[in-house]
Amino acid sequence: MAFKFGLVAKDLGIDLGTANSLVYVKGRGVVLLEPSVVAIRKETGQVLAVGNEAKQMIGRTPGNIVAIRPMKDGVIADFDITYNMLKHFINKALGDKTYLIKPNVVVCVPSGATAVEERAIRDAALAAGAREAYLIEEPMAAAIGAGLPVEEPTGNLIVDIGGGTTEVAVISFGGIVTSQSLRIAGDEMDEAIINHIKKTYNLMIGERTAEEIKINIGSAYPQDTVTTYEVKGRDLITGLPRTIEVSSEEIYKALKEPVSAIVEAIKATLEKTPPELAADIMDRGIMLAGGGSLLKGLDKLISAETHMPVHVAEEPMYCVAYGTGKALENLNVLRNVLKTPKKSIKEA
Ligand SMILES: Nc1ncnc2c1ncn2[C@@H]1O[C@H](COP(=O)(O)OP(=O)(O)OP(=O)(O)O)[C@@H](O)[C@H]1O
Repeated sequence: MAFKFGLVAKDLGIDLGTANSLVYVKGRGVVLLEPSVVAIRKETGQVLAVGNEAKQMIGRTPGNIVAIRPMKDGVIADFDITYNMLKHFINKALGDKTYLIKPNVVVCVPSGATAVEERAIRDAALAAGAREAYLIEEPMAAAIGAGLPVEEPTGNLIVDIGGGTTEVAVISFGGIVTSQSLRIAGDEMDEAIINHIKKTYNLMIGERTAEEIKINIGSAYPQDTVTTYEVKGRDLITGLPRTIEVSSEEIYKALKEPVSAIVEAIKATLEKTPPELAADIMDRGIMLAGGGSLLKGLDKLISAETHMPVHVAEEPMYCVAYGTGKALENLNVLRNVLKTPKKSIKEA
């Protein structure tokens, strides 16, 4: 018989992302990486699937079932669905047991989140079973996860490019000195590809296809060799399925707008950086994290535009989760990098 009860639950670090959620279990590392998607029955609101299973349903569901991404632009767009998703991930990470002592949870929030958005995330974590929910700003978690010495009095520039948000932050001495949170990241790149294909070929493609094109042949810097990719979609005039071939060159051009917005945000942050810290960054370079930093040639472009060395973190999609994990493992040491938990909506 399965052992259904436990005494003390292991503490958790959660990267609740727009595109993906990751859960870090204290002492074990990242145990879960699943898309932040929930499938629900429209009429009743009943949750049918969460994560991988729900992502398979995007664009393929009958009218009465909708696949929702409850985190939009990095913040909670739908509280109840986010709560359900968090609960599912927490239970899955802890092995579906009931615990007498619940886990402490560190959840990341975008640096641009409002107090209301922060409370919503904290409340969702508490409602989903956390004993205490600590918040950590996403760029701080990404910097810790990428191995930057955030506690030292030296300038570090981290750029975390996720699905919904790009976070650019200068960190020194355990605090964020200046930062910018841009609601342009991987999703906007996918959208730019959808629009390009619609305009050029009168062909409608879905989000998943656009993401596949981006990952396979997308780039932020002109590539030496041109590659092509076969794309299936729906012809907007005949309404029938049609296959076309797109080239890496045209996708590079289609991605220029969102990519430029990210580069401009980095430049604007550098302009606001105090000179001593800017000099440190000049020496150490800019660190890129988040799945969006895997776009081919992005590091090269940022380096060319800022005249600074640029490094991509080792496992960019895991950085925030590793950072929340390290904060958990060293709660006492890293307490000053955590945000003071604000009162929940119910307590306020
Ligand atoms: N090889 C790749 N090339 C380009 N983009 C990629 C690649 N791999 C993943 N991505 C993109 O990275 C994004 C997801 O990154 P990540 O998981 O870090 O985001 P998130 O944490 O869920 O989002 P956010 O930080 O906005 O909440 C998606 O837009 C995905 O398409």
